[in-house]
Amino acid sequence: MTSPPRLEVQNLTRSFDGRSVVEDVSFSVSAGQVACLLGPSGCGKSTTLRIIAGVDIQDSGSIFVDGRLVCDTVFRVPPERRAIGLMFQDFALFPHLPVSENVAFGLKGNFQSNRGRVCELLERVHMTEHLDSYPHELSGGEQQRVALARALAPQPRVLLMDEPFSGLDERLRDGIRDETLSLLKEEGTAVLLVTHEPDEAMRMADQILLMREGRIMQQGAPYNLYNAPVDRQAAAFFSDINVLTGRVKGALTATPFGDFLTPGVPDGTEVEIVIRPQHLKIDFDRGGQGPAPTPENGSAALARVSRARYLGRESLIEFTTDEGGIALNATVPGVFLPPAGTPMWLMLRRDRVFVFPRR
Ligand SMILES: Nc1ncnc2c1ncn2[C@@H]1O[C@H](COP(=O)(O)OP(=O)(O)OP(=O)(O)O)[C@@H](O)[C@H]1O
Repeated sequence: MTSPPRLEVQNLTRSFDGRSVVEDVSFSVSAGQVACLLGPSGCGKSTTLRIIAGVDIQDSGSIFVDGRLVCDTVFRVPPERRAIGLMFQDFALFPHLPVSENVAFGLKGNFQSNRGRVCELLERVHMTEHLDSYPHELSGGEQQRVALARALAPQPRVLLMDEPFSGLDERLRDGIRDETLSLLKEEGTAVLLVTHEPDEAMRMADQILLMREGRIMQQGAPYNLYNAPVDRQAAAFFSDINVLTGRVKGALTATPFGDFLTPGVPDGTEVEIVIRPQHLKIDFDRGGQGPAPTPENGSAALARVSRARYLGRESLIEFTTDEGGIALNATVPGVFLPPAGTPMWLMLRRDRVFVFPRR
């Protein structure tokens, strides 16, 4: 028999003053899995988290931990008995307690009886030498580690993390994210992490829950969200995008880059053809002659450089096509800074193009 998910959320809804903030949200998180609730500010991520934690109450819907109901509209297990741990962006360490007692805080029994678990966790977050320090004596990164150890100490079945890295210096963040992820995986906790940063979700998540205006628009592995977005906005959430528009005729949409297949879309429908800047192919102009069309890249269109900028790891080149005056951005690794006005041929990698009916 397969075991139930560690956390299961079914059809959660919540309104404030008649305004729907969480709408029919359902998902599950398994043991050892990190799920990231990702979305723009105000889309309802923290409200969802607070309901699961038990500090806010849903209007409808149910929450299960290990297959056991912890909360619906008539039944409610109090927050402290849900086996759910919490970690917030301000870390909320107790300023009057040393590191060791902060970590021991949520454990049953006295400090001596918990010493083993506290020391083990502090060793794993590389904070053993700060056992007797107070929070104000620690850096932001060190406080984050203590907060993580404290949240994991009681071995919660589920750990909820609300923007846990946002208070940290950007240079430290990647390292701390990676360390945190390793520890979470070792502990095997089911983690629900709230973030508005797509890079963070891509880096941390086994499963991304992309939220917009209270709803989960798409859920799946980071690869799927990046490479098979459900709509233009989902595509745009993960990177800059280029958008071409066209109208369907006979299941095809004609563009300066050749025809795009739009099967099942009725004639006359306006569609958006979306491609990320790194998926344009650029070729030099050889006396007005462009590369031959290929099945992989379609037809080439002649364009002029409007502007080129060096961004560090890559260069961003802005183009305008001769036919149709379409503005397109391309990125290429390293330094590539053609002067404004340079004619070049552009192609769109067909396997990286998304076509959506325009809304
Ligand atoms: N107690 C409350 N009373 C009234 N409105 C609320 C309350 N809590 C949240 N809201 C509103 O609900 C919406 C969603 O808030 P929520 O904090 O869940 O968003 P979020 O996606 O976590 O955003 P952020 O990333 O900025 O924290 C917001 O418009 C917010 O103002």
